[in-house]
Amino acid sequence: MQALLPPSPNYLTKPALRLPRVAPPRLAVFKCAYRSDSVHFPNSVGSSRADWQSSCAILASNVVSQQPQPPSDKSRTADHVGSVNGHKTSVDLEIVPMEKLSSSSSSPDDKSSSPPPRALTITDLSPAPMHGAQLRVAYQGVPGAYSEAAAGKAYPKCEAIPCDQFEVAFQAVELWIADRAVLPVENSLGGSIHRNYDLLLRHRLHIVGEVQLPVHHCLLALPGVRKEYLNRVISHPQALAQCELTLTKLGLNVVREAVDDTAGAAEFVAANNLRDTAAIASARAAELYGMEILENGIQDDSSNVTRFVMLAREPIIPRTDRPFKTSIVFAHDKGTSVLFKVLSAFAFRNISLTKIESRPHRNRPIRLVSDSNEGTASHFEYLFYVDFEASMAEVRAQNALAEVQEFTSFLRVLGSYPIDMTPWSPSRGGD
Ligand SMILES: O=C(O)C(=O)C[C@]1(C(=O)O)C=C[C@@H](O)C=C1
Repeated sequence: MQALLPPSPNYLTKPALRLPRVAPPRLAVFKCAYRSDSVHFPNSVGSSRADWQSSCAILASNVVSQQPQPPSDKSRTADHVGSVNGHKTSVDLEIVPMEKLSSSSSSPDDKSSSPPPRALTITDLSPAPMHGAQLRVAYQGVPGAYSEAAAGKAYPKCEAIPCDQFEVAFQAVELWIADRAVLPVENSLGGSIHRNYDLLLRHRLHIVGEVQLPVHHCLLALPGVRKEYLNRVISHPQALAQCELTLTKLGLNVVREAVDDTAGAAEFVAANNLRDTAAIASARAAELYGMEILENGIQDDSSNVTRFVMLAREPIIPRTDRPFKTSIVFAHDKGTSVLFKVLSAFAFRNISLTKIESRPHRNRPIRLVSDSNEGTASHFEYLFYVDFEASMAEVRAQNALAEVQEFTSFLRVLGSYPIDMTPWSPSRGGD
């Protein structure tokens, strides 16, 4: 679904931003991890960070040739046209100095009346990072977005840094502007956030943790607006999907439009004084942007949970003293035919899988199969993302991956990290 927004103020109609040629700093650890031509899979991972980095980050024997390359400037431009809160970004958006970002952006729990920080855009990625005591955590969206709440859950005292695109959050960490990124990967009602799966592969960050956040949606409108006045509801596509049945039950058979984040939708309605438009967003967004809550808890199921992953420049050392999960991505020259063999490596070791996702293999999306009698058929090629419940410090996980490696042409460990075990109850108001 594309954003179809109303007549825009001037700053929204300027040319879309081109991504600058920013090369992330080449860290020694990355070179070491990705250059290994053959894999020496250890029987056990040593306790040092170096051991872990070199043995776990990449397991493929032909990684260098198989790795999807960073896109050219041209393709990046097509792929990542910038937008702020669902609007196209303009090239001359003012650059916010980091000092300003640091002082105005606060912990997600801080509800003080100071204006919320503007979302970091791609043009903000050039300033040198400020190094403070607080952990700086990049998230996509503007203050009041669920991703900001997830950043606060993952790192309670962090400085949350809003970014206008997922891509910017990845780059913020790569360029040392942020220490971590917290990004949604799947929702219990809406399913996977595919963009982030693709970006996980394209970038070299490591998954170092996960948080599950109960998501409680509200229908927000300007003060005094009643449901009968509405002819449009805007929000993040995931939020629209999570509330579809409830909107219909409420008699809101009005146009739905997708924007970049939920809080950005609320901000947009408020900034443009749209009295015929409602936003689906959090109660905190209502508070921040002066909106009224017309309906509380409009998600189609009260157990509406989004899973976020935390990303860092370096992996954490996997442990066995608490439940860990490991995320991998792999591909095979023979496509889906080997999937059963690959997955049996986990089944035989009693390792549970918690998630399987497939995405188009963008470097080689189609395989032609020639047969002189039947003609030429084409198969789509996929990358498979699998999460399994074991730590890379466990021998059974190492053996499973050694076996997986035999069946795959490309294999990368995205991270081995503690499972979010925090108990949660169906969503409450005010989340
Ligand atoms: O728009 C937001 O508030 C977000 O944080 C993004 C996002 C998502 O991408 O799924 C996060 C949680 C909810 O599932 C809805 C939207």
